[in-house]
Amino acid sequence: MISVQEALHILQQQVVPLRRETATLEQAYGCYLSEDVHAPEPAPRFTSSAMDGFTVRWGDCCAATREQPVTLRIIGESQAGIPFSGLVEAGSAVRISTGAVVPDGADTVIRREDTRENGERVEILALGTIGQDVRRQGEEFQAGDLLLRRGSRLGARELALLAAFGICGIPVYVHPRVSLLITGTELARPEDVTIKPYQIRDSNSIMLTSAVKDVGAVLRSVIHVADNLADTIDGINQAVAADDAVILCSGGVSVGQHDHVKEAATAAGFSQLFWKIKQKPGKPLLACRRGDTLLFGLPGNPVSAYMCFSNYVRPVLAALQGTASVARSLTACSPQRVVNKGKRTNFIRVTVEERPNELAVIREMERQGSHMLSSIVDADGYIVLEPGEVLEENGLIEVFLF
Ligand SMILES: Nc1nc2c(c(=O)[nH]1)N[C@H]1C(S)=C(S)[C@@H](COP(=O)(O)OP(=O)(O)OC[C@H]3O[C@@H](n4cnc5c(N)ncnc54)[C@H](O)[C@@H]3O)O[C@H]1N2
Ligand code: MOO
Repeated sequence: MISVQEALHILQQQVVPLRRETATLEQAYGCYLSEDVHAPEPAPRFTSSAMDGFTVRWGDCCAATREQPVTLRIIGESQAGIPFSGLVEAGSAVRISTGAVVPDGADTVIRREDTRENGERVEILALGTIGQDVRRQGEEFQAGDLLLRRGSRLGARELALLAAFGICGIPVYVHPRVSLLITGTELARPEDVTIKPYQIRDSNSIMLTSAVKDVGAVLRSVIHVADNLADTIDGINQAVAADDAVILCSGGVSVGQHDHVKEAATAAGFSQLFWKIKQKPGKPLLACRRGDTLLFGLPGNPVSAYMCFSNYVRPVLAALQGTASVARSLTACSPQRVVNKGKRTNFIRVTVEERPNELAVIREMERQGSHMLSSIVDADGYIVLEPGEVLEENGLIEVFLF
């Protein structure tokens, strides 16, 4: 049995070439950038007004007050999408709307509220500084400036920035493809109303399907097999043939006579990276590699499967998309003393109460059984305690959030 650190180290050493592609704006949602992206043009694209009102030459009306307004001649309009083509000469003003081009000659915008219109003339009632309410070309970005770094996750805000620059062919890492192999003769589908008293419902399929999607990977197929060596080998071979980046097996990875995943992986040409980690839950986790495909044998117990996914598979799926991690951790305080009395590193599920301007508070879940889904559903994350380690009352510890 190896330690948690050794297992993580072995996985970090797995250099698998990252696949890249060019995505459209719609396809790129949730992807990670595979290159830095620079501004192809300045932003704003042109000098425009930030307000509805009039654009003027500051020198004409800098002395204007409500008591002694300055009157200017209205010579036209600059509308968003319909610019004014003339020149703003001394003594004149152009009506302007928010986002419209500031015409040549003008340098300042006066809000409509600070003017009084009178036919073809406008009285300027107040004026602040030169250049007020003008959005200058290139004030946010110059052509060539860095917009987004490689590894940035593309969500609503980032995609808006790319769209604003007309960047529609986006260099991204390909979402890794994953297939699931669910083993277990005792399993019934959740919707099966004829479930026998000695069967259990397959909850790992939907749990792992959803967890894979959460990380931004693509689930390609789910295969169900009974605890049978030939079918397990066949299931693994099907996933290999489809060139999936990761194969996740559920169950059949311990030492029972009906546990076939380890032998099946070897028969399908995989080499073992490790099997069995000194941890609770998830002791019998198996990791193998064949070419650029990684195979994980997750323990069948639902909590063990989920904890192994969170701690080992999720970082791998993140790394395959060019990002370090997709999980969040924080430092929290425990009002209770927590002890690991066992002989294995313990992933203790906890609730986390986050408080404004104070440290978060954790509480150990009472139920920690690896068959008890409530231990992950009602918890917010987990802490890691080594054998014999004590977290003292009011002690601080890092919590890994689900
Ligand atoms: N003699 C030993 N027995 C066991 C050991 C050991 O060291 N020596 N390790 C135990 C530990 S720890 C774990 S964890 C389990 C892992 O066993 P397997 O990976 O072989 O999983 P199964 O035996 O197939 O199933 C275990 C458990 O989980 C239920 N299960 C399986 N698949 C699903 C599913 N898709 N959805 C919901 N529940 C599932 C299954 O019915 C069993 O109850 O081994 C211990 N044994
Ligand atoms: O390690 Mo197993 O995951 O305790 O139940």
